[in-house]
Amino acid sequence: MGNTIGKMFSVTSFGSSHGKAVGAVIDGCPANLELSPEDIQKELDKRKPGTSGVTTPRKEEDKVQILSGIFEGKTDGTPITGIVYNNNQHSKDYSMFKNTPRPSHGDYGWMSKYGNYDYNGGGRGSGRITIGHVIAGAIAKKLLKTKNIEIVSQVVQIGDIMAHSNDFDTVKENVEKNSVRCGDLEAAKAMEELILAKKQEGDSIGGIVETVAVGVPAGLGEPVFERLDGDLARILMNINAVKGVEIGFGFDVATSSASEINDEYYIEDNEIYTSTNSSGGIIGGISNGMPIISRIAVKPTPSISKCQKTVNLEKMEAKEISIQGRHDPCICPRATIVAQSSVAIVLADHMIRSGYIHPSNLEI
Ligand SMILES: Cc1cc2nc3c(=O)[nH]c(=O)nc-3n(C[C@H](O)[C@H](O)[C@H](O)COP(=O)(O)O)c2cc1C
Repeated sequence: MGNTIGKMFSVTSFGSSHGKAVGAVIDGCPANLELSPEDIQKELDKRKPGTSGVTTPRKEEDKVQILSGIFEGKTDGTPITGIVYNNNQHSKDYSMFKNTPRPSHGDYGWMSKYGNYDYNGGGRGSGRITIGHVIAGAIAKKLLKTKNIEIVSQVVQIGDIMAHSNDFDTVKENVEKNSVRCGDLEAAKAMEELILAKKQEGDSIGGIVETVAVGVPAGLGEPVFERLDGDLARILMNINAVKGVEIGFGFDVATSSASEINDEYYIEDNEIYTSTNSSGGIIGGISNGMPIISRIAVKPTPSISKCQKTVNLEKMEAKEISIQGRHDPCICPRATIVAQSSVAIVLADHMIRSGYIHPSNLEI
């Protein structure tokens, strides 16, 4: 239960960190979308571990195989299964978590609820399960591109260091040029230094990832319970380690007056526009044609080597742990592609639901 999202473009995630494989089954992608494993691989490469000092040293190739849903290089309207086999498991690093839950990781909750919990690598609570999001997101993004919708995500804050670049094309170019995946190259350097300093201390650090989607038509979203902002918040909040979601001005609305942030209308060439975008492209739960802007607050990686207090559940006694093994000193850089994929999944679903994309055949 709880592993499927989306109504017409639906994604079912499967697998665990140290099991055989992870991946996703994507149902509802219309036929005739050109799709190759390379389309998905280039997205997965942005998420894969071991690529720089700011990510976990776990070395995984994360090579995707497509098991179904493609015929002669195009989708055929049947479920698409993307799978990545796990190769670099170090299960010995995790045996102690069987009885000793890591502070602020999922171990204790999973153990208490299910009893039978694959604690190796955090099992299904591992960041590795977001490979399924990225596989589905790569397909969603290709589908959206046929309607000229593009999405970019960047790290906009690590600790108290903030990025100051929000031009879509600049951000798109710059995120590929630094390991933090920040659109502001100067801020990226300071962010990288801060992450490496935290890693050196045996600690980790949190941050904020922003996602902007451009070219989204007006009219996506179905109030009351399937508002576009509601669906975005749901998928983004379901990403591990996310503790907050904002759309547009987000929590800053609390300190604003309406006269400062209302998006005023104007007419140009007989079309209606707003002069600002405090609403992040969604008003009344429905897209208004402006860029869709969302942000997620990502907590510091819970597994750290600094000494922390926990308990031994078997002996029912206090214990101290220093977590070894391979962990991201900051989750944000790799979460950028997960956030982007999640936004793409919701937009693809709503584009089909609103009739902008034919549900069974892209050529109609
Ligand atoms: C891309 C990604 C990578 C992650 N890497 C790690 C990691 O290396 N070590 C760790 O302890 N948690 C990592 N996490 C976070 C845990 O999966 C998450 O904090 C844990 O399941 C507890 O869930 P919660 O933080 O949502 O409450 C990662 C999460 C994501 C999305």
